[in-house]
Amino acid sequence: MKQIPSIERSIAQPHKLGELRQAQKDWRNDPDVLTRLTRRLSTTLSLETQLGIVADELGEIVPFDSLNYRHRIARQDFVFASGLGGQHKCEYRLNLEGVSYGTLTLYRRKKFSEEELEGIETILGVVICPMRNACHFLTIEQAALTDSLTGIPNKRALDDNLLRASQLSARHEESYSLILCDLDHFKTVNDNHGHVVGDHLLQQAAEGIERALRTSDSVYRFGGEEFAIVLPHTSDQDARDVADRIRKAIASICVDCGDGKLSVTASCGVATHLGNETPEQWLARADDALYHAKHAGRNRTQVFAAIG
Ligand SMILES: Nc1nc2c(ncn2[C@@H]2O[C@H](COP(=O)(O)OP(=O)(O)OP(=O)(O)O)[C@@H](O)[C@H]2O)c(=O)[nH]1
Repeated sequence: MKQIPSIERSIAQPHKLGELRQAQKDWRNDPDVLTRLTRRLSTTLSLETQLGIVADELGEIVPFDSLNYRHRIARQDFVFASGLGGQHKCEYRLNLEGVSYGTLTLYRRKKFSEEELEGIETILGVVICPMRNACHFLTIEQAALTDSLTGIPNKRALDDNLLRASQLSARHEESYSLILCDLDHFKTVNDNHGHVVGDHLLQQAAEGIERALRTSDSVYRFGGEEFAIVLPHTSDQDARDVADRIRKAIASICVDCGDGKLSVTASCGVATHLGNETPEQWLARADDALYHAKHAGRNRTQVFAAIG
């Protein structure tokens, strides 16, 4: 005969259920400050929102003029600031199990008392765990938008920015230009010198492009040996100049690969956003311009408007 396993149900503990009901009532009705704070923090994984909540709850207990938080997350500086001024400060390095989760500083015109400092430390002791989770979430979010080889934003990040740039360009009737930049004959680099040298060259190219841009411009790794650059407030002729500057920067890279020096050239396609064009249509025109640059012999820039 087949043995059917049975599940034994443990007997309900009436007094425990009563305690749970009471705890729920207390939790809902009149939570103490620490319960309310942890509850509010647990509703979000956004570090910015969490810091807003901390500023809000902390300010109720220990008034301050301004709060600053700074942390380096995934190669980027995360900065949060609330309020203004105050010459007295108290600064806390937030550490949990030997890992740093940033520095929080409070400023005030009036000196903080010992009792107030104790209160701030109690609050920070409670917020550190939710903040650690938010820091980890931000790290993961940024990793999903970053190319692991070059450290620059990836195709997913480009998709987000192209959509935003298309909308802004349409709304403000401003020129937004897109450059697609593709290294020439890159397969030969890999074939002749190996993937390690190829990877190094891609890293150098990403750095070279970044150096050739203004801070308002942004560069993305679009595919294998292809980069995309979004240029706000830039006409097609100005974008052509930027593309030529990028090509120059790439051509000046010189990699020592033991058996000689190696350098590469690049081809660029430029397209300036048109009226109600979708990001896909915009990208397709830049790709078309790049195709023409390759077809015309490589190591050159082609602007879409000039194709005819
Ligand atoms: N080392 C390295 N190579 C890559 C990476 N991604 C793509 N590639 C290589 O890039 C090369 C691209 O080759 P193709 O598409 O034929 O283009 P190409 O040789 O550059 O020729 P043109 O673009 O026509 O000038 C392939 O050999 C890919 O393997 C990468 O992350 N690292």
